[in-house]
Amino acid sequence: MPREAKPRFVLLYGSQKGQAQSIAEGVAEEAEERGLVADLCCLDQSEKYNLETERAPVVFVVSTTGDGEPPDNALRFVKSIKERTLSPDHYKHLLYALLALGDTNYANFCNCGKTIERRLQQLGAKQFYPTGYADDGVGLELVIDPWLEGLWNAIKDAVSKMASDGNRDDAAREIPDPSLPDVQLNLLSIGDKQNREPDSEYAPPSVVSDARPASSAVSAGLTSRPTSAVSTSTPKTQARGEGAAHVSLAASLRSSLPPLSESSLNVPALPPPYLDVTFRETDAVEQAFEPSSKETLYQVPISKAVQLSKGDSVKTALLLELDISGCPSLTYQPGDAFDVFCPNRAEEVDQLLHRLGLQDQRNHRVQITLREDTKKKGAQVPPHIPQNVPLLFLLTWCLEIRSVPKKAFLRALVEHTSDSGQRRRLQELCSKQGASDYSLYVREPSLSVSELLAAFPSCSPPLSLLIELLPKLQPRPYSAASSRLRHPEKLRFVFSVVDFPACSGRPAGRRGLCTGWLSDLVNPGLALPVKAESPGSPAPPKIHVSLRPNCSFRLPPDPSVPFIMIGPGTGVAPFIGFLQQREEERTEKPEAEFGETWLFFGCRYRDRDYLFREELEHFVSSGTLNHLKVCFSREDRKDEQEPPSAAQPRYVQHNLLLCRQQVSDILLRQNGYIYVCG
Ligand SMILES: Cc1cc2nc3c(=O)[nH]c(=O)nc-3n(C[C@H](O)[C@H](O)[C@H](O)COP(=O)(O)O)c2cc1C
Repeated sequence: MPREAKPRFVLLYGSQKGQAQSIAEGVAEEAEERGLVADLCCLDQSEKYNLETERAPVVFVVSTTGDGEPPDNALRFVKSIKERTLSPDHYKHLLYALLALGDTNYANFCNCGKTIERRLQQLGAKQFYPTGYADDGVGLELVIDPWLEGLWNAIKDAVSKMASDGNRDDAAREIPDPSLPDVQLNLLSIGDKQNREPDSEYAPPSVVSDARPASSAVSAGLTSRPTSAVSTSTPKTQARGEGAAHVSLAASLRSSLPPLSESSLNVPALPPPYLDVTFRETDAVEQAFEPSSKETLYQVPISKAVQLSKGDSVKTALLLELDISGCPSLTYQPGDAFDVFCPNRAEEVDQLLHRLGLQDQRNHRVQITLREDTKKKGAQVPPHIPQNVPLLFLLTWCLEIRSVPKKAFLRALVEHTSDSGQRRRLQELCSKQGASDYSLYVREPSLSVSELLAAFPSCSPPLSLLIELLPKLQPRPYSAASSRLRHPEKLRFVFSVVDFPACSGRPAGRRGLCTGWLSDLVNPGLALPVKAESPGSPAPPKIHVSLRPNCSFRLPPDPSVPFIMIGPGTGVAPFIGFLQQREEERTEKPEAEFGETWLFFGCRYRDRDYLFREELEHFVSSGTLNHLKVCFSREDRKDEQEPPSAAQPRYVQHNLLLCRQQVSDILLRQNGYIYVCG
């Protein structure tokens, strides 16, 4: 290697919601400061990298989504390396390191990272640095920070080994290099542990490089590594001190029972604070602030709203129609989705302002800077937080205040809680020992940050902590339920209003953020259809949307190919778009050959939530839909004692079983398509 050439490595990411991407971008940036060159690409940009011939070390940063699946932009890569025809030495020349992001609250922890790693190894690639398995359930940084610390030397080592040593296999076998920092050995144990216990809740990484037994919770907590856990042992008397008011016979969000209430706790490391927030009063005339996005945003009026469900024993399903005539570039296809940008509820923002003691600063501009004394590595102001916007806007449009508090957040709240009983309970909820209480009282009921704060009145976190630890308020995606061929300049979608029932910590039930907001906007059944033009009538409500094209969910390009659609409940939405499109195409080209179409649809009751009944029956009578198989899961059946089966279909799978021969014929013999939504 010429002396002046900077060592180069390839940096590939697969990311669903942007965390893996922004971590990879951070790695690329820091690489430069470390005298390295990173070739950063998304796994989907296969034209930009070539692992078949790559002679530089490769670093992967990949998250997991769905039920253990790769992110959309890693799907093709994962499929390609799973190809059975690849020989066991296909990647013999490759040296790789991998950072897997996941969440132990999901069953298949870091499954995408593990799948990639397994296949790379089966194909002969060698690891040059131990894999990090970062857990979003407790705070990704607990693993990422130490992982990054050791990465740079490992890359430099790998580069020089590859350059100087023709025999890369031997070089790879020598690692991990014992001269590398201690942290790498610790990371090995994190990986090993996670591999063995994918479902385990946060456990402080056991230390293999020192003599302490890994099973000892207390000793593991006393290591000096940045990821170490703090062991807090609260004597019974203290637990029952100021917190006694909360102790009841039943456990709840606010109180626990023995053995948890009496046990020593392993709690995650305190996330280091890294932001300073200041306020600036402003007399300037307020400009209107609007949500922002990397994608093109459209502000569109709601032109129609229809309640599709009837009666109150089912979820309320609504159809909304957007007038997109003012947005010529919003050219969606059936199968595409789009994002709806919704604000946090005004009452909840207000409550939070009061809780933070900031009601008088609601219109002040917020300025955010990095703390000079922060111990957080690579700290940066979160990219989703705009500078210099009014506090009210920040809490309304930028932070997910309904998000389920992560364990790292609970841990941080402990430091801002004055009542010792409440402190203890927060420690329990984020501890390894309190994992099942966390699931029961926080994660499963989807408790929100505001609800948590209401349950712990002595907790007063600073605004900076919320900005550091709460995620970005995400837009909500919905599938288009229309075709532009049928409804030019309109975009329809369907949703059920989500309900979160009352629970410990939530005295009254509440509705989903976006579905509740949309349903309030249209006041279903009353203001429908909304007409802007009629004099005196109020202007129709407008919402912000952006398009989410879904190229892998489109009608077959060859219309003669048969296809099967499976869409229970509101999962039927994209198929209404498919069928509208197909019907228009049949009218346009009556002589063309069109393949058979099947729809497996399911709802609870024929008379209450058989969504799109008339439209579906119309598609059948027009010949657009050849087979409509609907089942009703809550209707009385002939013989209630009999378990549901193909003979007595209750769910879509029972009808699929009944039609198994035709279904397999379409898929296997006729190369048909199958679509599932919902
Ligand atoms: C809808 C959804 C599904 C997820 N499924 C899994 C999963 O099955 N296994 C896992 O370990 N993590 C899962 N996660 C957690 C993510 O992998 C984790 O939050 C990661 O940091 C997200 O990174 P990204 O923004 O780059 O996609 C899921 C997250 C979401 C939002």
